[in-house]
Amino acid sequence: MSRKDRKRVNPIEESRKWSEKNIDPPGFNISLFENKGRGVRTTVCRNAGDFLDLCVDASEEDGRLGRLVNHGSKKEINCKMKLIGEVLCLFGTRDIHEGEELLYDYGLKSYPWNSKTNHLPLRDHSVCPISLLHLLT
Ligand SMILES: C[S@@+](CC[C@H](N)C(=O)[O-])C[C@H]1O[C@@H](n2cnc3c(N)ncnc32)[C@H](O)[C@@H]1O
Repeated sequence: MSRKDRKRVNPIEESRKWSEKNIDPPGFNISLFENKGRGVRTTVCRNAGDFLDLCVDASEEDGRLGRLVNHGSKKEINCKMKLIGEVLCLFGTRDIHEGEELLYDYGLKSYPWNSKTNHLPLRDHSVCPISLLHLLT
């Protein structure tokens, strides 16, 4: 479905609806990315401001997709995490193409995977965005 054909829904209402259901909305899949591990792609195009996904607890594997959204920097960023009630939700910050990976800024200044001296395996790059809760707006 093209961007224009989609009925515009209120993103906050949409996020509340899906957090009440406690399941992920449709239209996403998990992909493997080199040096990043798993990540989440949208399978449909999205509008800036759209509610995208829920991330209830990033510290544990809970089967939810929001837990698998990777960090992006600068122009890569296409979504933002916000606290809606007691639930962390992802919203688009720009139009997102079908098949694009969802990426948001975890909010730190440096990351182990960017360090030239870091040779830890992926599983040891334990950056947990939920620890940044106080930074969320
Ligand atoms: C919340 S998890 C995201 C899902 C993770 N890729 C996985 O497969 O479970 C955060 C972890 O993903 C990896 N990660 C996230 N963004 C990354 C990036 N831009 N480059 C490399 N690794 C990244 C790091 O290992 C980080 O500790």
